[in-house]
Amino acid sequence: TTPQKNLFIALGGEQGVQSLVDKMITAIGKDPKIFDYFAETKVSRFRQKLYLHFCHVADGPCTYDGDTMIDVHTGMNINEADFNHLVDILVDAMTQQGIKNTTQNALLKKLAPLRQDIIYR
Ligand code: HEM
Repeated sequence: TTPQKNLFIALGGEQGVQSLVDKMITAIGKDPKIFDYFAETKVSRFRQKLYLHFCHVADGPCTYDGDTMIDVHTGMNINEADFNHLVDILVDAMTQQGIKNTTQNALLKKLAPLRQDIIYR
C-alpha cells in the first residue's frame, strides 16, 4: 500500500473537491477583505473552472479548460496579503472537511508556484 494516494482521491474525489470549492465560494461571499475582487464574477463559471483547476492540479481525471492563471488575474493587481488570505480560506475549507494536514500541504505545495502568475498582474 502507498501511504500517499492520488491527491485528488485524498481530497475526497469529485464530491470532496466540489465541496471545497463550494465552501470557498461561500466564504468569499462573506469576506470583507477580498469580496470586491469577485463583485462582477459569474459564480457558475468560477465554480466550474475552479473545480476543474483543482482537480487537474491534484492529478485528478480532469482537463482544465479555463483561462490561464496569468490571463484571468491580469488587471486585478492582487497583492501578497490578498493571495495569502485566499489560501487561508482554502485551508479553512480543507480543515472543516477533515482533510488531514499532509494532504492539505500536498495541495498547497502544488498551488504555491502559481503565486507568481497571480499576484501583481
Ligand atoms: C492559488 C491561488 C488561485 C488559484 C488557483 C486561482 C484560480 C482561479 C481560477 C481557476 C479561476 C477561473 C478562471 C476562468 O474563469 O477561466 C479564477 C478566477 C478568479 N480569480 Fe483566482 N485563483 C487564485 C487566487 C486568486 C486570488 C488571491 C484572487 C483575489 C484575491 C483571485 C481572484 C479571482 C477572480 C476575481 C476571478 C474571477 C474572474 C472573473 O470574474 O472572470 N484569485 N481563479
